[in-house]
Amino acid sequence: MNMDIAAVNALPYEDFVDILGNVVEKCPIITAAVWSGRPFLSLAALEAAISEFIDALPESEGILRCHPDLAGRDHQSGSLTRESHDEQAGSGMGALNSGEASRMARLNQEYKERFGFPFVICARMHDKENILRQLSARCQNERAVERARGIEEVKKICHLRLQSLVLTDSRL
Ligand SMILES: NC(=O)N[C@H]1NC(=O)NC1=O
Repeated sequence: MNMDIAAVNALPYEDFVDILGNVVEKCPIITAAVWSGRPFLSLAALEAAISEFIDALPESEGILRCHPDLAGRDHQSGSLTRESHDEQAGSGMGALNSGEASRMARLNQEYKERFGFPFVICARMHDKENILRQLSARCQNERAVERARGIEEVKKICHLRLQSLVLTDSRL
């Protein structure tokens, strides 16, 4: 599926949410909310509408909690969303040796106990060594810093998911 922004703007509500509903993991309500802002002049304008909606939420940790752990339970049971599956596979989450896998599980748990929400990172921008390093370092941050950092990562994931669905047109 690869459309231009005009095709996106022409989508009826149901199709818009079916196609773009997972650009923020398991949060189709965000896609549903921005539909009324059509027509979008560009992919960047659609992305900005999503970003503004997220920033206006009174509570953003719920979005972080919708994300599966990297190499976590959903990864093992095969119940990831297609997008998350592809991202995790691309960053080597399926190729952890047993030492890396137990370190990832331990640090994910530690992170969640400390902050009350899961560690989120744009997996497509990192390899497994880098992800483990960042996870370990980010466990030391303040809660408010991590909340903001997690949301920044959600927006990077959203950017790449949108790009894979919508053709960017240099004339727009
Ligand atoms: N926990 C976490 O970061 N999950 C994710 N990151 C990513 O790129 N895709 C995900 O599902």
